Amino acid sequence: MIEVRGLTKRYGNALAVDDLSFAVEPGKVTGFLGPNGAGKSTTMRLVLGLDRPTSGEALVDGQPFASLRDPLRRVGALLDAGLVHPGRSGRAHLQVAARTAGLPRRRVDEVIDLAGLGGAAGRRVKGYSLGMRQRLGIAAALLGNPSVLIFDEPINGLDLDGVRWLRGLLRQLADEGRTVLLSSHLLAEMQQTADRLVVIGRGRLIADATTDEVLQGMGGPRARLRTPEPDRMLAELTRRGLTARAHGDEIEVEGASAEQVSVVAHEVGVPLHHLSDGTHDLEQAYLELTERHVDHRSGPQPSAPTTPKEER
Ligand SMILES: Nc1ncnc2c1ncn2[C@@H]1O[C@H](COP(=O)(O)OP(=O)(O)OP(=O)(O)O)[C@@H](O)[C@H]1O
Repeated sequence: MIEVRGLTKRYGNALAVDDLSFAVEPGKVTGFLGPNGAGKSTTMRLVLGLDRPTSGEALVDGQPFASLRDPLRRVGALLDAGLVHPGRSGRAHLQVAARTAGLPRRRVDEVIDLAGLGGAAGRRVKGYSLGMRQRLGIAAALLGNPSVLIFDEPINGLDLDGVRWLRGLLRQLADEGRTVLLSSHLLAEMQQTADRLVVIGRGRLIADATTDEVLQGMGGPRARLRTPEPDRMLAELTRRGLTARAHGDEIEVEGASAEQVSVVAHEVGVPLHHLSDGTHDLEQAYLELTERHVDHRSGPQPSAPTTPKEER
């Protein structure tokens, strides 16, 4: 369990984290979202005792990180996958980390397997792709078999296989009852991976709810349908005050559920070939949530979800 209470961090005149309070519960994957400069990394560093708060507190299992006994067995973190001695092999890096933390040697091979490093574990880290470095960082975070895991942008640099693997690993860690917090700007990925979302902007809390609640909170129900009489259906929906648009051979309806749309179709005798409840695009929800909380916006925002970079 991670608890952040009234957490504030000031760097000179800049307020990086501003009276932030939220809790990250065990057994769930919690996504930590926010625009660039929102304060996500600073918050994670404060939770990990790598920086001191100006005021407020960040607790892990009820204690500040600095007071934890055996912290590496309690908390595992991936902050910057670049911070590894380039001349060492992945295995050697993990062996040094295990020895320093007083962890058994066999644990190194276990986390190499868990992180899917395989044969790459014997190669020097300087030859690793960003995706392999991320896997190594995740392996290191898992070394102490901790109950709390904190990953800063773990998806960066992973190829599609890597993203799928990470999604499965995060789910497994949460299902084992661990507390899992990950930051990412890959919103479409969060939509699939996170059970809950903590969204911040300019250091302040914007949303703290289940992923479904964040999505549903943006504009109410939606439905999608296909019909051989699209013009008539569009007219009927619009006449009832609903926003309905054609996308190819599909019609998207805002403000009504699939059930409500089926009643309309039945009333006017329009046949439906497909009808489902629509989901909100997290990208859109996120942009709307954070719109008022961004310091700088550079040019038009992309409307398509960001896709992960290919592993080099
Ligand atoms: N050591 C520091 N000294 C001064 N300012 C800092 C320091 N660390 C962070 N900041 C500032 O605090 C704010 C929050 O930064 P932070 O890196 O926590 O945001 P973030 O949400 O992780 O952003 P990103 O997604 O870009 O990594 C930014 O304005 C940043 O410039």
